[in-house]
Order: sequence, then C-alpha cells, then structure tokens
Amino acid sequence: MKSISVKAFAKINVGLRITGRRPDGYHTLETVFAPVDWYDVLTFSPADSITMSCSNRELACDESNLCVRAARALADFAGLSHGVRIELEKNIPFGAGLGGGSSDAAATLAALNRFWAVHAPLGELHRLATSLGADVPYFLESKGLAYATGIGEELEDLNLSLPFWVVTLFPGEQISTVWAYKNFHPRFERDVPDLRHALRALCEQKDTSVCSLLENDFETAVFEHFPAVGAIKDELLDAGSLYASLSGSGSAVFGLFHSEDDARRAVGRFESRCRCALTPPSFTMS
Ligand SMILES: C[C@](O)(CO)[C@H](O)COP(=O)(O)OP(=O)(O)OC[C@H]1O[C@@H](n2ccc(N)nc2=O)[C@H](O)[C@@H]1O
Ligand SMILES: Nc1ncnc2c1ncn2[C@@H]1O[C@H](COP(=O)(O)OP(=O)(O)OP(=O)(O)O)[C@@H](O)[C@H]1O
Repeated sequence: MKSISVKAFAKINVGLRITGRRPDGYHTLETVFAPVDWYDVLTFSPADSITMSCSNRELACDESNLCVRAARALADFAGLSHGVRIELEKNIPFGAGLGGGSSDAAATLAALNRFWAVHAPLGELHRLATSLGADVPYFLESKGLAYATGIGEELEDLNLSLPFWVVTLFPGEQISTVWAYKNFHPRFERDVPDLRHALRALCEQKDTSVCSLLENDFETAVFEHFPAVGAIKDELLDAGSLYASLSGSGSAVFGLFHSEDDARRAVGRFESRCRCALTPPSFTMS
C-alpha cells in the first residue's frame, strides 16, 4: 500500500448568529461556511499502529490530536486494528476561528475510509464527524458555501461561491472557542431573514446592501477583550473591503474585495504583522 496525501482547507464564517443554548451546553447557530485557500497537508502511510507527527511542534500529536481521534473513531466503528502513520504539515493557524483542526479531522476520516477500505457510508461518517467537533461535518460534506444550523452539523449546500477576492488575516491571538461561547453577548430574539437569502443576493447580484445582515455574534465580546483584533477589521474596511468580519470565534478576520489589485494591496499592508491568505473568486475545495 502506497502513501496518500490530501489537503485540508480552512473555512471562514460569512454571518454567524447564535440562536439559542441547548441543555447540553452547546449553542444553536446559523452561519454560512465558505472555504479559503489556506490548507494543511496530511500524508497517510502504512504502519502497525496509529502514530502521528506534525511540522508545528506546538501541536500535540498524542491522543488529543483531532487526526488521531478521527483515526481511532473510524477504526473503532469498523472494528479494525489497522495502523497508519499520519504526517501533518500544519499551515492553518490554530485558535484562529478557521476550523483547521476540524478540517484535519474530516480529511482524516475521508482519507482513511478509502485507505483502510472501510467504505463507511456518508451518514456514518457524518455521525463520527459530529462526535469529533461541530465544524467537522462541513469539511466532510461540502466543497463550497454551506448553510449550517443546529450546532453547525445540519448542512445545506448553497451551490454558490463568493464572487470576490478574500483576504484572510491571522493577527496572532489564539482565542478559545469555549471562552468565546461563554462570553458572547446573546441576541437570541431577532426577526431577520435567514442568511441564505442574504448570501444568494450577495453572490448572485453582488448586492452589498445585505452585508449589514452578515453579523458575527462573537465580535462584540472578542473586540472588547482583544481590541487589536477589532482594529484589524476596521483597517480592512479602510483598505477598501466591501465587507469585513471576524471568522468563527476568532481571532482571524477576513475582508471581501471586488478587485484583485485592492486585495493584493491589502495583503501588502498587513503581511508584516499578520499571517495572510489570499483567496480568488469562486474558490472551492479540491
Ligand atoms: C465557532 C465555530 O467555529 C463556528 O463555525 C463553531 O461553532 C465551533 O466549532 P468547533 O470548534 O468544532 O467546536 P467544538 O470543538 O465542537 O466545541 C468546542 C466547545 O465550543 C462550544 N460550542 C461549540 C459549538 C457550538 N455550536 N456551541 C458551543 O457551545 C462548547 O463549549 C464546546 O465544548
Ligand atoms: N490537527 C489539529 N490541528 C489544529 N488544532 C488541533 C488539531 N488537533 C487538535 N487540535 C486542538 O483543537 C483546537 C482547535 O483547533 P481548530 O483549528 O479547529 O480551532 P479554531 O482554529 O479555533 O477554529 P474554529 O474555532 O473555527 O473551530 C486547537 O487549539 C488545538 O488545541
């Protein structure tokens, strides 16, 4: 058996409304996931046991790593004692709101499902993905824009792509998702059209009047606690982005640009103090 390598892309959230809190402590939300051109690379090779290494030594490669957890979950489901060597080239910043760990977990499930010839149906992989994290199912099942509800696992592919250049910036602050969900300012009662209408208008007609509906409910608390992150968003708007927002629970911030020149100029403005990724229009994961 030869080795296989796959890319695990990052995501941004275009609009993120927290709509309630479940008895188990998880929150229900409404969001639209969009892929960006920032990715990890995972390589799987034959081995007698499940082992892992990572290019970023700050990331533990033990049983806590989401790739190892995904491999164990699939092996347990299939009743297999197969091994695999997982090598992770870590490029996506973590604690960023970019779903890097979630994407790695989904890529591991999908790759090992083939590599080990488990051939588990998508419904079973979805169940395993949800058990690994709320963001994991999106990376397993979508290549483009997806509307998510529930805790983020109820997905509807929008068959849309963003017709804009996307500048994604990581200013360096690592923000805990748990912290963010404990500190956001609830606005559960809101009578607004769902995000699908706004994204359809934005993507199909480039109707930027809907951007005021694309709020991220974590922003108030995150920007209060990390004002430098909020300043990045303001600077992106000042640099000409038609829309800018925190991604997920942060600290990554992204801006949408009509023109490649403006987007590249914005990258030049931030690249000395942020890690940056530039995503072209109509981008999908492949
Ligand atoms: C903020 C988002 O990234 C938006 O896409 C996601 O909601 C977070 O997804 P995630 O990082 O995969 O989150 P998980 O690893 O499943 O959960 C981490 C912790 O975040 C909180 N959490 C997460 C998702 C959710 N819908 N409600 C929550 O309250 C819970 O305290 C949970 O224990
Ligand atoms: N393979 C992995 N890559 C990144 N983080 C991992 C991985 N395995 C476990 N983790 C842990 O998961 C945590 C969250 O990682 P992840 O990148 O999914 O979250 P995030 O960047 O905050 O994105 P989001 O909040 O959108 O889920 C990390 O801080 C890290 O401690």
